[in-house]
Amino acid sequence: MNIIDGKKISDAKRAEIKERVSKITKETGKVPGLATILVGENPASQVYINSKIKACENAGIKSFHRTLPANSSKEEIISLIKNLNADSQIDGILLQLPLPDNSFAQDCINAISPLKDVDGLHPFNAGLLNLSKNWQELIDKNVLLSCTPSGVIHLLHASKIEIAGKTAVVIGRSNLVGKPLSMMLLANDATVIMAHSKTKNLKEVCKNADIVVAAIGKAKFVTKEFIKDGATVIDVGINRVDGKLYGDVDFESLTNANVFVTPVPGGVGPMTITMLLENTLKAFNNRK
Ligand SMILES: NC(=O)C1=CN([C@@H]2O[C@H](COP(=O)(O)OP(=O)(O)OC[C@H]3O[C@@H](n4cnc5c(N)ncnc54)[C@H](OP(=O)(O)O)[C@@H]3O)[C@@H](O)[C@H]2O)C=CC1
Ligand SMILES: Nc1nc(=O)c2c([nH]1)NC[C@@H]1CN(c3ccc(C(=O)N[C@@H](CCC(=O)O)C(=O)O)cc3)C=[N+]21
Repeated sequence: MNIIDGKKISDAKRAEIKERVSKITKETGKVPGLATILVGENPASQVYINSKIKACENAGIKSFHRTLPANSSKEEIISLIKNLNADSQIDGILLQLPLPDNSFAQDCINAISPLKDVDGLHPFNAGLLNLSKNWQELIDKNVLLSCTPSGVIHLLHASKIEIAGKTAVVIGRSNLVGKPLSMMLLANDATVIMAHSKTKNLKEVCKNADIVVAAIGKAKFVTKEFIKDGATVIDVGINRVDGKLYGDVDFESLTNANVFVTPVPGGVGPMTITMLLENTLKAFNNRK
């Protein structure tokens, strides 16, 4: 097993971002700003938000944290978002998901200015991803891309894993991870299969793939039997069982296999936060 060290790759990227922020601040006197919104008191969300705020501070990005009570209405959340849209100090807005009432999450996201949508979840940015012809175009146009999927692409590029012409199976089709990641792999010229809970013969489907991404939310779901010799396995899953963190991949089962694999923790998670910093810089530059 070859481990893809997400922490190391992420640290290198954060150092580069920090340099760019410092240069911007020196040249313009301005500091890129990220607003985070937490509705309610979900303990996992609080942990993620704190990591994001800390990463911002380390990179020289100013963070503005806003909290709302768990019973906030859609209108109250949107009203806060509109204030942040109008605040010139704020380049990016991140609404932590899931909301206590997640049924109006997309309506709230739609209220975020597409120029400040550092999660890449606004229909405008999701649309630009869908309309893209290739990856380079997305980079050249500074499109705000969903952080976890773009973090996965960064891990593959940094590890020199070939994507073009390869078969990639993405398990999971959420708007946050599976769907945008499938589009990004497609933009990188992979042959993409989007798998989900209704997929038949999932094991066999995965067994043919050069790249398997697990974004399901079920601890140790993907075992050695899903993976062909020489394949790359990307584990997006974050599952807390009895206080311990597990991915969607049964990491131990792959110990003696000829594969590349991302660990949990220390794989995709740190990259997600790094891409949020990257998007905040992109948003700053796009708004100039
Ligand atoms: N590392 C990171 O930075 C991040 C990690 N995560 C983690 O990634 C995981 C996925 O997150 P997210 O996409 O938001 O989750 P969702 O719950 O929104 O989506 C899960 C997807 O998995 C599919 N699925 C569920 N059960 C099966 C099954 N038995 N076989 C095949 N497919 C199945 C579902 O299919 P269907 O659509 O048919 O219901 C759905 O598309 C979670 O563990 C989450 O915590 C999420 C975001 C960031
Ligand atoms: N609007 C929105 N955007 C998100 O990007 C978003 C979200 N909502 N809701 C929840 C998911 C989850 N998520 C993670 C971020 C970092 C780690 C991370 O840093 N994980 C560490 C471990 C952290 C720990 O120990 O708990 C690691 O994998 O090494 C994990 C998961 C972002 N999400």
